[in-house]
Amino acid sequence: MEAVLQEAASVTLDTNGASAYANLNPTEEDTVVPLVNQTEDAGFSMLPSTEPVDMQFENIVFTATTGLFKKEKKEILHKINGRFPQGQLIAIMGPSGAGKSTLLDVLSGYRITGIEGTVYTNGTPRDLNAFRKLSCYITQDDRLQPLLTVKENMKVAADLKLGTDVTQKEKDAIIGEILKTLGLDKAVNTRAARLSGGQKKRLSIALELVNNPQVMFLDEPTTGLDSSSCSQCVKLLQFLAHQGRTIVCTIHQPSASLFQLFDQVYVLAAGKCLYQGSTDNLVPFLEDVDCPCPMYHNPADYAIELACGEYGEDKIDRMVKATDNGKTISWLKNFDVLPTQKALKDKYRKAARKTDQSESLHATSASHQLKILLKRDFLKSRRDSTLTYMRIGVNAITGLMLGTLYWQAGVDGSKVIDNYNLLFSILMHHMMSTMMLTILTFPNEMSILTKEHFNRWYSLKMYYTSVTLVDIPISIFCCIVFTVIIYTMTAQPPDMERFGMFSAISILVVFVAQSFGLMIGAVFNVVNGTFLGPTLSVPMMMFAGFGVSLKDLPPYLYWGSYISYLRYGLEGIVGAIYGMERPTLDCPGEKYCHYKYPTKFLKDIDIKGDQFTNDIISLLIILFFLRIVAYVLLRWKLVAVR
Ligand SMILES: Nc1ncnc2c1ncn2[C@@H]1O[C@H](COP(=O)(O)OP(=O)(O)OP(=O)(O)O)[C@@H](O)[C@H]1O
Repeated sequence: MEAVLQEAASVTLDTNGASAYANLNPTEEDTVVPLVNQTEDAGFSMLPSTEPVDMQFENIVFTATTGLFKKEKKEILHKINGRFPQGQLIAIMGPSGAGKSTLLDVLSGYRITGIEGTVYTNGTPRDLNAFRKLSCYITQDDRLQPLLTVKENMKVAADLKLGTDVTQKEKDAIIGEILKTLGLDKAVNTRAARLSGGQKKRLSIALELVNNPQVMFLDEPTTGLDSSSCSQCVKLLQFLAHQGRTIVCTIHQPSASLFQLFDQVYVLAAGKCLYQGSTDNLVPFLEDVDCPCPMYHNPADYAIELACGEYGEDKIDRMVKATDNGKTISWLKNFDVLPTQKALKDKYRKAARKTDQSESLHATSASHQLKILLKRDFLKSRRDSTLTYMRIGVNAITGLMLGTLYWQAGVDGSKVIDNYNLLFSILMHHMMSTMMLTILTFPNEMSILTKEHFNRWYSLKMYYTSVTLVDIPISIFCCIVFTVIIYTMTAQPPDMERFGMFSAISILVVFVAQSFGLMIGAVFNVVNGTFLGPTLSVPMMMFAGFGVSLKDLPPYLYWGSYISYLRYGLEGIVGAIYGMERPTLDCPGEKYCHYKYPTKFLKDIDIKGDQFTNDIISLLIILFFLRIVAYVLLRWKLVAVR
């Protein structure tokens, strides 16, 4: 085992982190010990990080801007400083609202606005893009694909985060190695949704470990875990840190034993640094500032109590002064003194040059990302069979209900108005069922997208293309099922051309409504989206020419009819049924047949029956426009949350 580790230490890490694992070929003697059985000298064959990153930050101020119209500024971090040495597990501790998550967001590069001050990596100002290639961020909530198994989740991560030059065999070796090390090898075939809290957390870490990041940020990794899972999780982080990584996590109130597992601790109170140093030095520091920790008291608890102001605000001021708001590094332990500035600069330049060589933030090409994302999305929709069957079922049942209600109305001259109502109802069905489905499901995807996109799994363009493409087959299938049922039951003209036109308009309305839902779902949460979607659809209905015919619209409102996709849908679908010189209609059992001539009906509702091509073009333009707007909004949202 020792030999393997020695060999490992000599392996140079490539930009994808692949080679660090590439030589892995564990023999029986090298058998890795699962996390649960870890001991000091238990041999982990996972290889150490080889390009350690020392972090330092100076005079960090973070100002949040709140309020939509009247902008208010609130300073959350007040000129704090600190030093996070490589190869150490660092806890950011403090009471609720102290600014722990904010500091983590700033240091990880997740927050990019409202920040002043400088973050250094290995002594030189951080280049955010280069830094993002070396680091990862693991959120407090485990944003995993619930329908995919542990192995499938890992395979997607490996396919996206390791370069295409890494072979499948090497990827499998890396995955196997990480899962074994993290004690997940017994759960490889378990879906992420069915994992325990601790396993989910370990899977979140495993996914990001695939490309061997040098710096890891974890927001409250122990939240929601029982004490044994907590200590397993922190021991794992300690092990990973001692391989040379810089691991920073926020933590609420650790028990004494958990606290001891951290190498360094950074205590915050109301955006100021109270202490920065090793866990062992906390008690001597408290004595030094004349706030001695009572005997048998957990120093972590006592530090939090002090930070909460339970023993007086003067003590907080004293501690901030003693640490010079994080500038003092004399309480840190076991960290290397930074090499000289020149050496650092050379090293940094070299690293930057290496990073510059690969222009993209992502490890794989756009087409490869799309291939993997499509594979994942198809697998997800296959697994989510309830939703797929529900979609087909809803279309079939609604088709049967409307078909029964408007039985044979399409061929009957005395039921032309009924049939017109039916055509509008069909458009309503397509609009509401697709739009609401997207509004309800997309916000859930947003949280996973935010995490994976920030951790550079793929570009937003490829994600969006995959989301767009993957739904096409099922949407068309559902629409065709509905159309066949309704068309035959209501006896619309038995003419393939008319059926084709009817179906084409229906499918386009489905896709436009889906884009409309995507636009709303990208920006708003489920509650706001559910309110906004139908509300914004009302003007679309108003301007469709149903109820109030277009010729009766006041001139100053006529513009509305140009932007209402339902107007083009209605015009196209009515044209398909009553246009193209449809022969006269019979009114069985009636003496007087008002709409014997379809042209008379078209004239009465002010719809020309020959606008099909225009309607298709207009719907296509609206479709592309909404898709682009939805993409722009999604991009904006990803930046705005930061
Ligand atoms: N974008 C923002 N706009 C307004 N206030 C903000 C924003 N971000 C953070 N805050 C405020 O800054 C303070 C610190 O927030 P932060 O989430 O960093 O605290 P925390 O120490 O992580 O708390 P907890 O342990 O409860 O998660 C809080 O009072 C929070 O309300």
